[in-house]
Amino acid sequence: MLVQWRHACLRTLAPGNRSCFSTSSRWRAPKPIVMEGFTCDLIRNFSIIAHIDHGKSTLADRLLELTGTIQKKAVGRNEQVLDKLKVERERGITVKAQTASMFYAFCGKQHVLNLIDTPGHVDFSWEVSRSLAACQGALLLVDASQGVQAQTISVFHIAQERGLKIIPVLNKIDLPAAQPERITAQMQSTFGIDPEDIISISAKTGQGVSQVLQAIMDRIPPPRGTTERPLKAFLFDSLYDRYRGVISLVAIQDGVLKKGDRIASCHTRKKYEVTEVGIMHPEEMPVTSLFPGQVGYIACNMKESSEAHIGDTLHLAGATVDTMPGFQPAKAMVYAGIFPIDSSDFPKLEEAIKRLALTDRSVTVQRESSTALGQGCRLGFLGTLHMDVFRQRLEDEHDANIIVTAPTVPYKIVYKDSEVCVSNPTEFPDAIDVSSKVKEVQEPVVRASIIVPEEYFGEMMDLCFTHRAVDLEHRYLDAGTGSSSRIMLNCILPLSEIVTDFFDQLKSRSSGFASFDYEDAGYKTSNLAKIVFLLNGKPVDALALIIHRSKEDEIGRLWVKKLVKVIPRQQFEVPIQAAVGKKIIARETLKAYRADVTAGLYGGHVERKMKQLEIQKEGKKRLKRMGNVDIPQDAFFEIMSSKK
Ligand SMILES: Nc1nc2c(ncn2[C@@H]2O[C@H](COP(=O)(O)OP(=O)(O)OP(=O)(O)O)[C@@H](O)[C@H]2O)c(=O)[nH]1
Repeated sequence: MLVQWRHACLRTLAPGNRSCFSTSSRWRAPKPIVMEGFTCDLIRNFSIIAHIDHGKSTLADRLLELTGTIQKKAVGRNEQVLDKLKVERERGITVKAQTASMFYAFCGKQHVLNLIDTPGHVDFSWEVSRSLAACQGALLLVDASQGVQAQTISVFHIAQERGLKIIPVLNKIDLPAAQPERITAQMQSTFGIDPEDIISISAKTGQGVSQVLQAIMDRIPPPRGTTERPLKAFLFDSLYDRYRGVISLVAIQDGVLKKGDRIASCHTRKKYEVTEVGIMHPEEMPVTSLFPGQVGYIACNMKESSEAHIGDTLHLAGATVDTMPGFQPAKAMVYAGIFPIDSSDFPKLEEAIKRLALTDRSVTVQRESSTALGQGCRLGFLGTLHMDVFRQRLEDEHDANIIVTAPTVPYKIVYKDSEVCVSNPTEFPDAIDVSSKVKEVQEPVVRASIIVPEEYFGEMMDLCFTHRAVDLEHRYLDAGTGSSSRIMLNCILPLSEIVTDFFDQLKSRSSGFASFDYEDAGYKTSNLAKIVFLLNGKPVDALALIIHRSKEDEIGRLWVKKLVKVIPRQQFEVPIQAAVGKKIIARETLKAYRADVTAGLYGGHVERKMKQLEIQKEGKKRLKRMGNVDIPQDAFFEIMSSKK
């Protein structure tokens, strides 16, 4: 904390705010910034939206530098200031939206610009939509060499639906492969954007970025709000601090919010005392109060992150205000069990999962126990990248040694007069027939869009068909612009098909040129079955899978092959089988290892030799009888982590 403040204090502050360092350079607590003078007309709240890797975080850095919020980086340093997590820096992706307030002198007046950097990957679109709720404008960034991609389209629509002023920006014009005219035409034909409105920049070199600042000031409307009305603050994100509890990010609609205020939540009706108010500059920086149109953070002794309900309206305790429209809660698309490699580590693991879930509000957590893997948790994620990022964060930030089970999507089992949602294969009926009283089984489907150069169209169609796509349609994106065209392919895909290898195949079969986006499209009746894997005749619960019946043989064979490779040989032969209901659909045999129990016995001691063999046989029998196949926990780790 101290380091952060020190760091923040070195930066240019608002007028009237003195540095917190005296000439003797002894550190003093920073003097809170006074935000009172920043009336709505001096504020701009905006976000940067784009397809993954089109340069959002890089542009955010340039804007922070240009406004003097951070020092200019040494050439060649590529680390992005707002990508704070280790996983973000290693993978070069943004997974968590970040807020940064900048002070900027424009037309002789000091302004405050609140920037919200959003993630680009489809798994994190929930972060994007809630970030946009605190903005009046958005910079729509398009890579000048890659052009409009699948997420460019989805984020454009989210921003448009929210009525935001969109500033189109063509980035990476420094690249030799940049085709500014062609991509401009694409933006015009796809979004109806006037080419005159597009600003061409290189976020990397800084070329054109000052025009972006100018456009933010000129084109984005200031927020509207007044101090005349009672306090109304919109809660759009939350963080967790182990000392101060939940930190909520808020956009002030009306009224004033200051330290010591008693506030209440419209959602939970709970009351709190505000212990700290500040802005992200981009680190936390205390302020005296927050005024209408401003964006900042508050600490108010919230202990549980569930108390900070995203989309909530906060108001002064005792006052009545209208609730602002909130958000749809994040919907888990993919579930997986997480177990410790060493079962005695479960309490530590559970604690780590809970802590991490406090900083990632879109994860759902439930306890789960498995006969094979012991005690663990079943977690719900927004997609497989989200799941992988969470796993990496558990390992990086909490030193966890874990096994993650195969991902599964939430299926619906429809009975005569009820419906059950199943997110764990063990809960899926063994057989779907009259005896099980199941009327039908439904699986979640998504509306998918793929954008790909024309020459890969055939490959993409094939990919979609092999993944059970229906309702395929396509259209040309750059019709009439000459050169090679790009096609947008839309279809309905079962969600379970895209949580396996779909994305890898999409990339490899299009040489990396295809981009992909999807949105929830409800449920569809499907012909599904549960595959159970039996070791020595005993089912192993952690390995159960739900699959489409057209794939049961293929998957059954694939997994038994995988299992026979990783399970260590036992003293006896172990049949490894895949079964659907009572039917065995695949089998491999794990050969016994023959321990030479008679080694060291020399000729003549036949009786002793026979006795040893008898004992060994008895041992084999006992193990067999108990169905006790020894599988070390790390064999599960190998099974789960091997893709094929
Ligand atoms: N040549 C060139 N490279 C750029 C430019 N802007 C960004 N890049 C590079 O493009 C890559 C992706 O940039 P980011 O800023 O991380 O992209 P992003 O949109 O924030 O990515 P996500 O947060 O993962 O969606 C990085 O390697 C940047 O250095 C540019 O103007 N020119």
